[in-house]
Amino acid sequence: MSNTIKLAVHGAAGRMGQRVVALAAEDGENFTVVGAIDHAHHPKVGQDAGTVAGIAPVDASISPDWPSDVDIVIDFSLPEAIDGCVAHCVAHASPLVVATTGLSESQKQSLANAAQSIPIVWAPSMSLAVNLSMRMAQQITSALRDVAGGVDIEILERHHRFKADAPSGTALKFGELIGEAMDEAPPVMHVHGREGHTGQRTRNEIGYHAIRVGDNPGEHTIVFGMLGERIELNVAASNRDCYAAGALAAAKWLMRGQDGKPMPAGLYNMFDVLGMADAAK
Ligand SMILES: NC(=O)C1=CN([C@@H]2O[C@H](COP(=O)(O)OP(=O)(O)OC[C@H]3O[C@@H](n4cnc5c(N)ncnc54)[C@H](OP(=O)(O)O)[C@@H]3O)[C@@H](O)[C@H]2O)C=CC1
Ligand SMILES: O=C(O)C1=N[C@H](C(=O)O)C[C@H](O)C1
Repeated sequence: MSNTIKLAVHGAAGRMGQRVVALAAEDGENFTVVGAIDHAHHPKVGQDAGTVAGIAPVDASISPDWPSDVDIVIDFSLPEAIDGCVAHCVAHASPLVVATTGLSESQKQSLANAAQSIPIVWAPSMSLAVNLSMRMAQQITSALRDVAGGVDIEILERHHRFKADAPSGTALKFGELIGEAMDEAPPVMHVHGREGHTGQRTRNEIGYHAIRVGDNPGEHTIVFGMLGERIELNVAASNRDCYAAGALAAAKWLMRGQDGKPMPAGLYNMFDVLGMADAAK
């Protein structure tokens, strides 16, 4: 316990919060779960977070109250819950990992403001495979920029039926990065689904399609369609542990950096955590 990172999980009773609690407890060398925050009316309030996550008790109950002695916070909650979490972290100088998607523009600005005083990792996907695929998508886009006949890029995302936001934060990030690599004039248009008499597809659009099916923990397919052939870049989670493990890696990185020293205040992403910030685009 003495050398472990004291972790509070925000949204601890949710699908992702439970997996973060479970993986943190398994990795007892690095983490101790000291806080498991959820809203006051959650039916699991008062129950041990480990029990809720399907593992042995971790000696931290699901609670709306923040414990006093916390090293770092990992958030997997909802956009409506994030403001309170960020305010708490700023007030208590706690480093923060934000994984919640569907944030408004003003919430993104609040994160940037908060990052002036605390270190924050914020990313729509904590998965190694997804972040690597984002870099690959940028490279493919650049390589095909001048292909004869042009290339049409569409982003398909599939998630479980319970997901509250669409398209996924990850799909939007893929689109943002691909848009930068397209470097189009006129500027890239982001087209969400198609219906009716849409007319021919233009060269400077990126299409997004959100599929909601069963218990899919997250899958993204980037289609690069040319005249005569196509590339499909597919990245799919088998379960939620890729995201939970990524969030814990981000927390460890904020606390210990590359050289054992805590990271200074700033807004970081998973490319920073994974050492891919300068990867060729
Ligand atoms: N960046 C990444 O790698 C990933 C990001 N995500 C994102 O993480 C978020 C959570 O996903 P998921 O775990 O599936 O969702 P869940 O709905 O299962 O979990 C969210 C939890 O937060 C709780 N909550 C609601 N309001 C508050 C509040 N005011 N304070 C504290 N907790 C609150 C919810 O309670 P209740 O159920 O009662 O609403 C629930 O327990 C989503 O935005 C999702 O898109 C998901 C996976 C990976
Ligand atoms: O809600 C989810 O489940 C997921 N949300 C994230 C997103 O919106 O990109 C990441 C992952 O795909 C799972």
